[in-house]
Amino acid sequence: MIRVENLHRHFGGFRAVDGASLEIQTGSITGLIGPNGAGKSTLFNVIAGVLKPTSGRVMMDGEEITGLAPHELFHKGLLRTFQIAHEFSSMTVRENLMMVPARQSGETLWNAWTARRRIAQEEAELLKKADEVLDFLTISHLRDELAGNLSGGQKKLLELGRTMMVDAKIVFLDEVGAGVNRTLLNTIGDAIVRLNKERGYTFCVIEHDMDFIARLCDPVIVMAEGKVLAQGSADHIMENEAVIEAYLGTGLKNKVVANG
Ligand SMILES: Nc1ncnc2c1ncn2[C@@H]1O[C@H](COP(=O)(O)OP(=O)(O)OP(=O)(O)O)[C@@H](O)[C@H]1O
Repeated sequence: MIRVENLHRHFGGFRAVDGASLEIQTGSITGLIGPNGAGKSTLFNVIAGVLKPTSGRVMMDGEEITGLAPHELFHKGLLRTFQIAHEFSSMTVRENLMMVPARQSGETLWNAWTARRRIAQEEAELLKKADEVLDFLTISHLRDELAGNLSGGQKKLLELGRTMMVDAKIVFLDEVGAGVNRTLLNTIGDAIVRLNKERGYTFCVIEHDMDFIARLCDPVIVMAEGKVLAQGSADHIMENEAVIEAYLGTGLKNKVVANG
């Protein structure tokens, strides 16, 4: 479980995160929504060690992780996808997956001289794992494609695949749906649900597409002006007056009206 306690992140005098407290339960797919500028990405960045908090604490399974560097969190199984999202565009999809695991024996010259057999074995295992991941994500046909040629949605799937190469425990996904067509978004949604159910991944997902959030996430946490405004099921959230007020003039309000 991730517990965020009274977190602040200020930029000069501006309070982007202004006393946010929330919990992300192990095994959940938690949605994080809120109007533009609510502080969602800043909160993610603080949890994931990309930004230091001004004050407050972040706990992971009872252990304080406030201010740990991204690579330290990575080794604890906490990933924010963009930490590993920047694909190597001139490498193939499969090679991109094989780049992820840390501390391969082949990394040092000494090992290269003394442990060729071990390196070959590790590479064979990595290759097998990469192919399993591609199969799981239903993108085996893209194995030999250069990552730079993938569509935005396919790159998002590759991001998810890279989390699978390191057996992440909790993954923070920032706007997975941005610029992704509906069919591919459904594929991404299916992959998230299967990773959650079959592999025990916990997810925290920022997304503006309410259909996507409603289909995947429970609970949904709403942020506004740097604070947590409400929390509950997607249906519950969409009926909440304070939430509708915060979203006035935006897509969620239109959706609420359309549903109502
Ligand atoms: N490095 C920065 N310096 C100054 N202000 C910043 C910085 N990063 C974010 N902000 C401000 O903090 C506020 C919260 O930004 P943040 O990106 O966290 O919001 P968000 O909820 O993720 O928004 P969106 O949904 O539009 O991505 C915004 O007003 C933004 O302009």
